[in-house]
Amino acid sequence: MASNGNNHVSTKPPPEPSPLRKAKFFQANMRILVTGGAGFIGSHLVDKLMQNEKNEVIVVDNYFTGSKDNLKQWIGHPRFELIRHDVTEPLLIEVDQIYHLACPASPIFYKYNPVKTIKTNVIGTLNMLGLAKRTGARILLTSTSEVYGDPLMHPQDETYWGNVNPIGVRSCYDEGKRVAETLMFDYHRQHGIEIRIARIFNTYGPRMNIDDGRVVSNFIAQAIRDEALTVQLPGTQTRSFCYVSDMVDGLMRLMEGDNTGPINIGNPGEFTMLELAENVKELINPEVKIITVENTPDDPQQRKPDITKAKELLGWEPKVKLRDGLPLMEEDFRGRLGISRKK
Ligand SMILES: NC(=O)c1ccc[n+]([C@@H]2O[C@H](COP(=O)([O-])OP(=O)(O)OC[C@H]3O[C@@H](n4cnc5c(N)ncnc54)[C@H](O)[C@@H]3O)[C@@H](O)[C@H]2O)c1
Ligand SMILES: O=C(O)[C@H]1O[C@H](OP(=O)(O)OP(=O)(O)OC[C@H]2O[C@@H](n3ccc(=O)[nH]c3=O)[C@H](O)[C@@H]2O)[C@H](O)[C@@H](O)[C@@H]1O
Repeated sequence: MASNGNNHVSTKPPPEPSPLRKAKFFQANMRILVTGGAGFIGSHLVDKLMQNEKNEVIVVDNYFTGSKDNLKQWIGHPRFELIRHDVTEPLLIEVDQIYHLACPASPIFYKYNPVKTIKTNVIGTLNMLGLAKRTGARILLTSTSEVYGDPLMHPQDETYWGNVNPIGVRSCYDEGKRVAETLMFDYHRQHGIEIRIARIFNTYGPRMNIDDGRVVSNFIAQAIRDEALTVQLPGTQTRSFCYVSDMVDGLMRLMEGDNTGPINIGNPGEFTMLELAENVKELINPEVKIITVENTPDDPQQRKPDITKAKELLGWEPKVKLRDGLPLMEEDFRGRLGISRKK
């Protein structure tokens, strides 16, 4: 008998293949793409999608306002993939569903490079619709209450066509999202693509960029840092704030349901910016000052979603009240800022 001169017989079992190798043979029920998944809402959506063991989740993001930090719990997971990619460039992958969120959302970021914001909304959405067409995937667009502009109808329901300045400093975002909605419906009518459109109203929660400039993140960071809360004039303008877990629930119901939308997803509790500041002061730092500062052009003066359609068609309504959501966000901001509550 041929021998290699080594008579030692190992009793050790052969090594287990690595989880990554196993993943090669894993048959997902659903491969889901989340564009903008490294951002605030996107990363919470990824957390929820990953809870289903039959889902494989792919995130593409260019990290303009998002961060790998938001996804750190999933990096290396066999059912998760993260790709640095700008949606203004075509993407060739195989997917079953697309949640298309990629777009800067805070006014300071979307105004920073308005041409890029339009390209992201128009060319980015075209590219994702092209991907949906080639793969037969269902695609959901996160549109915005800003398609109603400075609304003359209150509260806003989905039949309202809006009051948008087409040449103002916010137009890159507002008009960009309006064209994105148009593209979604044209692909639906012309190519039979399965589309879903969510019109999201102001959403807040943990993982917002600390200095992202939106009002809830500004006020919470200011209250924690003992800085005055900056209410932009007149202070009587209103917004309706939805906690991020409610938002993610609404988006997933819309994706799984039979309705194209557009459907408003937001919390109808309406607050003036002065009332929001007073709530933050009372809950987070009663010593802090509230000051008024200049506003920016075309700021919508009132906003409140009519969510009748979401209730009837999705069986959805928000659960978390503003006064319950703010402390959850405070905890996250304190952790990241390294400032604990005074005794
Ligand atoms: N948060 C809200 O109140 C709100 C309200 C209405 C609509 N929306 C919409 O929801 C989506 C997510 O908003 P968010 O609050 O999580 O914002 P966010 O800025 O935290 O997330 C956006 C993500 O998109 C990425 N991105 C931007 N441009 C990209 C590009 N060209 N290619 C690839 N990735 C790109 C960013 O890096 C970021 O990770 C956006 O489409 C926004 O318009 C948000
Ligand atoms: O919900 C939406 O559809 C849109 O809402 C926001 O846009 P906006 O409501 O202007 O968001 P903020 O920048 O948070 O401003 C809200 C209000 O707070 C005021 N504000 C903002 C910041 C601040 O420090 N103080 C302050 O009073 C603004 O003047 C404005 O009236 C989002 O940032 C958009 O991405 C989103 O699409």
